[in-house]
Amino acid sequence: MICEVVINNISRHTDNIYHYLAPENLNVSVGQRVVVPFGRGNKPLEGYVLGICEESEYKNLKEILSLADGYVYFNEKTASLIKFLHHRFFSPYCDIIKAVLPRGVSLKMVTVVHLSDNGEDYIKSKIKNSLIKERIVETLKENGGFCELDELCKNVGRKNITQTLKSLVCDNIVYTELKKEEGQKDKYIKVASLAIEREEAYRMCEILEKRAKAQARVVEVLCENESVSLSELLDICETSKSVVDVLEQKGIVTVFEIPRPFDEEISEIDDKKVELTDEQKSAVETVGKSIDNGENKTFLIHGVTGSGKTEIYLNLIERCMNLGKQSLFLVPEISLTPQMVAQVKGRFGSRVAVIHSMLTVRKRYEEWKRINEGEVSVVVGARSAVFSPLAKLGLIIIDEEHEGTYKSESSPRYHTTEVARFRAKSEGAVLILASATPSFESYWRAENGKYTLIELKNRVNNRDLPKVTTIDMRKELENGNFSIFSERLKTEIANNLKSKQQTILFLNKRGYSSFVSCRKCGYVPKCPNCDISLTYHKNGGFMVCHYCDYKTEKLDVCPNCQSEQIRFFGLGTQKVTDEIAKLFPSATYLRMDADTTSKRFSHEEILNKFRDEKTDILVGTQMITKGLDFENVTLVGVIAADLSLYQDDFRAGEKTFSLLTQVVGRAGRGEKEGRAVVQTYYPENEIFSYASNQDYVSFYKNEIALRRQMLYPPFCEMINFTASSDSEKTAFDALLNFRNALLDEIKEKNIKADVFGVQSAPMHRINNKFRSRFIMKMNYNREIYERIHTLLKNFYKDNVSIIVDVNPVNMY
Ligand SMILES: Nc1ncnc2c1ncn2[C@@H]1O[C@H](COP(=O)(O)OP(=O)(O)OP(=O)(O)O)[C@@H](O)[C@H]1O
Ligand SMILES: [Zn+2]
Ligand SMILES: [Zn+2]
Repeated sequence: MICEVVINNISRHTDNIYHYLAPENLNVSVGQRVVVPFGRGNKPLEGYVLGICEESEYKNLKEILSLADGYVYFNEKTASLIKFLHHRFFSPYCDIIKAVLPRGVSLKMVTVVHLSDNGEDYIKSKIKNSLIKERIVETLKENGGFCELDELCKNVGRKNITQTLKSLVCDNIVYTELKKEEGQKDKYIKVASLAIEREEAYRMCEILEKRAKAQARVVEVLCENESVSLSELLDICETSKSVVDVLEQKGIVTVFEIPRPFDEEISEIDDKKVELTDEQKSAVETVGKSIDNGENKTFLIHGVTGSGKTEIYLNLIERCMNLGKQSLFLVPEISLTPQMVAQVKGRFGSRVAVIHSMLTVRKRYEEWKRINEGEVSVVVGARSAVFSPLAKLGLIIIDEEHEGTYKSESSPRYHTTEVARFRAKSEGAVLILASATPSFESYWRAENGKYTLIELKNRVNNRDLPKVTTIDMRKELENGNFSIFSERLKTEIANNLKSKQQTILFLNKRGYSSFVSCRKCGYVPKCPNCDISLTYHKNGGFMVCHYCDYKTEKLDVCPNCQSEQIRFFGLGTQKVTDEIAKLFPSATYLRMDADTTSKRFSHEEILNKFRDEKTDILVGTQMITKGLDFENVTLVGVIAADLSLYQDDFRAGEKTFSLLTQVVGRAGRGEKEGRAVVQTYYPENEIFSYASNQDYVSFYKNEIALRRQMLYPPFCEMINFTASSDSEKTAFDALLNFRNALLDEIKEKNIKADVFGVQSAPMHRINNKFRSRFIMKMNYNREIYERIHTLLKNFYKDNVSIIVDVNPVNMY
């Protein structure tokens, strides 16, 4: 029997499927962890069995040494999922396996060698024939009968004793055992804090803002906080650890470990069963039928905010349960949706497993085992939960499917929806994608009959959607109002305070970056080729397009209105609460943003406080746009709606529309009518009229025409190739060669593709590594994909690494 084995080792060199023979006496199956002799030195390495085959094109196959343990970590369907992920997202096998298996499993394994009962006989025997064998056995005896392999090697003075050990094992003199190294990892968490005075840090922020946005963001968050857990910090700042490393090297930030607190349970709320509305009933029936029949179908539920989507999910999960099937319920982020989780737990109790990032490694492992062994019926979790080993999967739900968090930004760089589609297909499950503002990719598929569209046009109990007023902030300025609140918003807040209703103020911070805009007329310079906002580079004094590398002089005067008020725009939640305190001294308010939610479960605490209805105003960033359901909230104010419109990203419009719709949708969910005030410097942008009518479909139709014309997804796929190296030239040249090789293949195969030029990446230098990148637009093509795989292996050099990102959400 021949086994396909992948090595659990992070290197493009070993990122292959290797063939090994399974010895007769070993009961090897797919999903098991094995130890194999590797390379010329036959170094024992750990790997996983991905498949079994009858024949191999290779000769002289080596034999698997042993099973690491008897456990079957995944089944054949998961094995094919792993192969798919490797091919589709260019991720190394070991990264994929890390994502598929819980973190606890991949703790390093150590081999322990034990002296067996026959060992004593060997020592006494006169037929000692090998000096090494003798030394091995003596060392073991001196050590009390066992020794770790590394230690043993040291003691006998040899680098590699595998062959000798093998013969000793065969003679039954010693036996080996793999043991998990007791990692410190799961007992401690890393936290970051400022290493300098806060005043100084604020100053640093301003300097960094110009050149190192990501660093600036990290410092900003730390300014308002004593300490933040590293993982959360990276999450909030949407950045990578290397950014924090740089700050640490510069002496601005320190990172240290603290004991990890115990696993806390997310609370549950009492289950209230409700009578379904007609729209809900019909949705449950339509999807339910497919579940009953075990059809592999994908539904896109496009339901306005407050249409009661959660109740539909709960009903369908229950339907699955009654059929003995399991469900997977994915949400953008567990900590931001405590209400949703509490509801699922309230209804299904101990049959639910909740996977979230705050679980300790050990707890995660336990939950994973509970799932793997078929003890739960529903798994609720964020992105990574899509890999949960449910053997009888009947339903996958992706709530708020438009959210960017469903795309993994680190290796493996998968998109959750694609993984879910693959699983649903191979396991015969129904897939539900749902949102009030579906991603254009999904809606387009629905339009083209690939997904079945289900529309929920009404709010529960036929409540109205909020009435939206768009305010032109340029006029406010002209009329002498320099406050960040328009007169209208001030009045509305005052009204709400009087009538004891609650208000949510939303500050759009996502695009808080380096786009240039005219404060007088709202003009934003764009790339003539790509229709993308240009990014300002302070040091060169020019503006650049991050897609095609179009460059132009920086602006001093607005070409539209000749004003000189061309500038960046930045605003913090702190400023908003200061303004509230000034204008409405008696109002109570809460702030929910990166700064106030760095503690575990502080999201939940803040939301609970707000829910108690003792607080008048909740001020927050993107965190408050999702899924919140408070019946006494009747007013939503959007402070600066423009900010995300001008990201250097072709999805900027789509993202802004969805943010606005979602946040406006927080108002008027109870008995009382809701209203929203949206402030902008550029109300002429069509997006505001679509958003104020909450007219998703018209907005979609308009944008999709543009996408078709400019050739953006869903009309092509975008692939981002980034090379990084200590030397700028090395990275650049390597990528140039890579691109040329790729171009040759594209020409030869006569494939339609747009391959842009190599340029320096938007985040040009991370942790002293220089980054170059190029973008390709192309539809999926197996041959080209395989070519890219080969190129990646050929181009693998120690001083350059090339990363491929398929359909990235952020184009760093
Ligand atoms: N059939 C029903 N009868 C009465 N109330 C309901 C019904 N279905 C849902 N609700 C309530 O309506 C409110 C809105 O539901 P839910 O939060 O599921 O909306 P949603 O569609 O997920 O909205 P959003 O997209 O804004 O998150 C909740 O408070 C829920 O308890
Ligand atoms: Zn202007
Ligand atoms: Zn361009």
